[in-house]
Amino acid sequence: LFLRHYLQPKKQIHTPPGPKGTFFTGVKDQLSQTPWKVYAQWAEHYQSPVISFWVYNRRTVVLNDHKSVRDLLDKRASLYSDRPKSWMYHELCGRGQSVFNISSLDSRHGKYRKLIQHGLSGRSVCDYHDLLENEANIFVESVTRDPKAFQHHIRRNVAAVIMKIAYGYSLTENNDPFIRVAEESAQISGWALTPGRWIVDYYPIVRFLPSWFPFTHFKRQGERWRKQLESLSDVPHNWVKKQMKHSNYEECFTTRLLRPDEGAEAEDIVKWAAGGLYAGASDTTVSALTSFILLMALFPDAQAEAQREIAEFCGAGRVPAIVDLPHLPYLSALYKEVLRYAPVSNLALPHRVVQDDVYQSYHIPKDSTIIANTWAILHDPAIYPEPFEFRPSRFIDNAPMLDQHQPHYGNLEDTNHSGCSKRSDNSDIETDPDPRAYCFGYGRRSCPGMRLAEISVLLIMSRVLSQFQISLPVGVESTPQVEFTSGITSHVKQFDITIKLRQ
Ligand code: HEM
Repeated sequence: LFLRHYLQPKKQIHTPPGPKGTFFTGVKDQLSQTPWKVYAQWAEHYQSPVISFWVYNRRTVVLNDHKSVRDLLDKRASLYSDRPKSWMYHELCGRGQSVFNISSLDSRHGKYRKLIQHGLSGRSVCDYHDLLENEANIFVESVTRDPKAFQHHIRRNVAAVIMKIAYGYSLTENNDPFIRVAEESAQISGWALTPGRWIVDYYPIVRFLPSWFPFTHFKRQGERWRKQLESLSDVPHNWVKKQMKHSNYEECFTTRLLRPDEGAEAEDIVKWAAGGLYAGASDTTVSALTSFILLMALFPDAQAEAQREIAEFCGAGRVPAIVDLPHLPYLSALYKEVLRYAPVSNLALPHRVVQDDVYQSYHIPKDSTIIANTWAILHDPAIYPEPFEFRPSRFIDNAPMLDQHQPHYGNLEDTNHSGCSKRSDNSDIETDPDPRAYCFGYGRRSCPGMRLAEISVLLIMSRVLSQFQISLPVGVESTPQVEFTSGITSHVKQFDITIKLRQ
């Protein structure tokens, strides 16, 4: 029996196909500035939407189609919702407890999500309507005054909204100290998380070397950043506590949750959760709004159609308000097309699988880093016909929401229409599905700020369309190409545009 067990040929199950790479670095050197395109090409080359390879000593599995992300990241969320460990950032810099990085196996993960989901629920978002509308007025005034600095005005708008929601803090006019603190943290985090930069991320054993040892610069740097990040994240939290002590505070996410009698652990959870709000909202919302403005210069027909709809619904001279948004279906379709055409996060954030798994006869080894290629899904011609055409109308009379991502809008209703067109090949998905089901991530890591993001972005879009005309500068001969920056959040690379008040 023993011999038969070991000698009989076994049915081999392999990891998903993919490039081999070199012994030491794996495929690291083959990843260009646009890895999402490289992954999509590999998927085609190996004729498998699920591919795998090594980056240094890390097994990476990339999911390039809608079915594999649904099957693994959503349906098997209990296995696929962890984050890969960055030894430099999580351990040496002490950020392993942050909302984005905490392990899904840590009981705090569920607690953070519960607090944030409650703080940003449909009902809670209704409480922010006045704030959003006031800030939208300030935004329009700023763009009118200085249209060239539109991106700066977007950043200020997003920061003002989230600082008020998280801490009840009102931004000062320029160079706000809290924003400096938040941006400094984001910058350090970016450096500490740069893939391939820190040897300790790939060979964690080196963390035990003494700090005086050659090539252990990462230890001293990690220690410096840990202290800096710790004191930076304490700044807004301590400010709220001080305001509460003097009974001089505005109700906000932090004040609603802080209970002095509940102890240090409960307070720490509130501090990290509030910190996650700024980190989650800032760059993402800025990216979506910047893409919208740049794309309007490239697609004047879409701009004109949305302006026509707003003028018809709101009448002459009235600017759109939040209550109008559910009545503007073309605007809603335009929002979805911006998110699809220029995804805020081309590769979402990496997940980690916590145990060995088998998918479609492939072995997915425990601890693999799992990357969802959101860009490839949103540009898959099988589900989005002519994916490189910017066509908001594809969402007008098509594609109901996918159930598990059905958002609750407070008093906003989904502006989608009926008339789903099933694909003829009996696939389990209709054409032009709602891109929000992909743009906001997956499983137990999907974005808890989706509703707030949606109302904030739609409101600013509606105001911009009703007040301004966006175009390419006169005399531009060739249409700029839409290119993205690489990084966790993808931004459309800037090109020259003109923003003028409408007559
Ligand atoms: C257009 C705007 C936004 C987009 C496209 C976006 C997208 C995403 C994506 C792709 C993820 C990663 C999901 C994954 O790992 O599978 C994420 C996570 C997250 N987002 Fe957003 N987001 C946006 C706005 C916001 C806002 C406004 C907030 C908060 C106010 C927020 C808070 C978060 C948080 C806290 C996480 C971490 C969730 C976790 O790791 O458990 N996001 N978001």
